[in-house]
Amino acid sequence: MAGKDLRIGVVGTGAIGRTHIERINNKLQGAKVVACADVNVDFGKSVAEKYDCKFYADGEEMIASDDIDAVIVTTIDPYHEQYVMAAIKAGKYVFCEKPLAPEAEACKRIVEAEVAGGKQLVQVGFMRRYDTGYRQLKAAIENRTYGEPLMLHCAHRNPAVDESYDTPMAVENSMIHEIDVLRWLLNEDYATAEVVFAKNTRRTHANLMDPQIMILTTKSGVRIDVEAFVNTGHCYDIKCEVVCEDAILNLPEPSNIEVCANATRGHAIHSDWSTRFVDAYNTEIQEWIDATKEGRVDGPTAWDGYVGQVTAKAASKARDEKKVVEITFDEMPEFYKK
Ligand SMILES: NC(=O)C1=CN([C@@H]2O[C@H](COP(=O)(O)OP(=O)(O)OC[C@H]3O[C@@H](n4cnc5c(N)ncnc54)[C@H](O)[C@@H]3O)[C@@H](O)[C@H]2O)C=CC1
Ligand SMILES: O=C1[C@H](O)[C@H](O)[C@@H](O)[C@H](O)[C@H]1O
Repeated sequence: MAGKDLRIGVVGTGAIGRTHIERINNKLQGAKVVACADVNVDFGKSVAEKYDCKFYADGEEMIASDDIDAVIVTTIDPYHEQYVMAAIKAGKYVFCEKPLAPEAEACKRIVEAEVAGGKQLVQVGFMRRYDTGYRQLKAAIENRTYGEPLMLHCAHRNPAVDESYDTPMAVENSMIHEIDVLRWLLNEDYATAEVVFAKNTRRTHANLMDPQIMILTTKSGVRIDVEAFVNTGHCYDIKCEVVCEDAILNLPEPSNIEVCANATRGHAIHSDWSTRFVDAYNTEIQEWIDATKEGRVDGPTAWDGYVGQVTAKAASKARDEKKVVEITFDEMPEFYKK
């Protein structure tokens, strides 16, 4: 497959599905989205027409087609398992947006199916690992340049979420990013989880406590707090401060010009994930295309997706039972050991 374009089928032509189709067909190298599928047939057909690809109302039919080499799953969370399993059954590489599945048990079923098939095929869309700022933090921590990491103070802020976004999603859909990237940064697993609430913002709705604070500890004792505030009303703001023995390390802010006008001085900040991490998404998908064409999975695996969701479930249990919860999961299968 090295010289030919990777023929990709995308299931889910919503917000991020369209950004991935756009970047693959108009920016990145070595692949083309040749088909897409969505249960919203009319809208899906309009996306297929815009990007000159074939439309399927049935995503599994598309995945099984001989015209597709690899799959991208960008449906809403509850349907990830269905399409990832279909790709594994078809023996095709599959990039599944985070989370791998909302339930840890579903993630485990995917892991078991992949191991049974004997070949790693699944990558999960934890794109912060591809952000240059997080990669700088990882290098500084890995080298112990500034001593041992002791504490992390993080924030995950959205401008707004819709009524379908409920209290568990703050952990299981949003802070799953921190759960994965901080485990990757520190290169160790978690030991305990806790979730507490702040004073509710007036901007939230009946089914969402907002803000929330998730507190994790790692097996070596690093203590992490992550604020999720998903109705800030204006900004998409991601913070990560690493307190080391000899220095404080901060995730760099994306650079924008400083504007001095109307007796004020300042610079624009992001209001959406698609712009804040655009370079990370491009790097993530390009590296996935390149690795897939060479028959490898280099990025976050189904096992990373499983560990992330077990941790998220423990945090949700801690929130609901108002206590600190121990985090336990199975031993990593040899299949996933690099
Ligand atoms: N990596 C990241 O930073 C981000 C990841 N995501 C993830 O991407 C996924 C999609 O999120 P959005 O694009 O924001 O959602 P969205 O709601 O904009 O799009 C989801 C699409 O899936 C379609 N769909 C729903 N059920 C389906 C089914 N059974 N079969 C086929 N299509 C189906 C819907 O019709 C819709 O077009 C989610 O899992 C989300 O967690 C979303 C935003 C950012
Ligand atoms: O993955 C994403 C986005 O990247 C945002 O950071 C989250 O807040 C959102 O809930 C989720 O879909």
